[in-house]
Amino acid sequence: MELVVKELGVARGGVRVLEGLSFVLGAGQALILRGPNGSGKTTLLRVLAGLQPSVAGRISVSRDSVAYASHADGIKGQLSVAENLHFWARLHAERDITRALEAFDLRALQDRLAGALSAGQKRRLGLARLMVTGRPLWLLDEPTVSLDSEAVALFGAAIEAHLQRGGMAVIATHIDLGLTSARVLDVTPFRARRPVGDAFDEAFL
Ligand SMILES: Nc1ncnc2c1ncn2[C@@H]1O[C@H](COP(=O)(O)OP(=O)(O)OP(=O)(O)O)[C@@H](O)[C@H]1O
Repeated sequence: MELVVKELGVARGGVRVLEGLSFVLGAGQALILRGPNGSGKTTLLRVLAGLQPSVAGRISVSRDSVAYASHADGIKGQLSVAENLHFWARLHAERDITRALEAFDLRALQDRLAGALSAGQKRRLGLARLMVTGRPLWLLDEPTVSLDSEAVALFGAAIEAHLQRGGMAVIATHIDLGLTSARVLDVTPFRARRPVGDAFDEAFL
């Protein structure tokens, strides 16, 4: 599988943010998105995830190849850690949650209610969810928020393992995840020069 992005234009709130953005990502590859605050990294990820339409260009992957982790962890506080993972696993026709529990050091917490986890533990659970989706393309928006350095290392290893299995990842992050083979794409040069839009994306904010 390959992610091909061609001459992509994206907008937020009716304002064009990025334009003319192209890249190709192959199986086993990761792309780190960089750029200052407000430069459009989140908007780009939302468009790649199919959460809002693009305003120009094309994207080769379908929505069901994508697992998206946004700023919100999306966990269910009334369910235990293991129940949360089982829920997502079942949703994606996967069965095994052991690998995800181990990868994010959640074994000792598996019976704890997710609502009673610390911010960093919640984040670890939110990221462990990616592993039980079975989806090849991980889209990650500032995934390391609240994580301590040990958890960042676990997360880096989980991404490496995903790439080894032929997966792909596009990650907006300001910190070094230690992914030696990852390419970096600075979105700054793709800032839209014509910031007028048609408010088409407003329904998707
Ligand atoms: N809900 C919204 N409604 C309207 N405009 C928005 C909304 N969210 C973001 N924007 C604007 O869209 C532009 C791109 O924002 P985006 O969140 O994609 O940037 P970013 O590179 O991810 O920033 P950061 O590094 O701060 O997370 C910014 O000018 C921002 O102010």
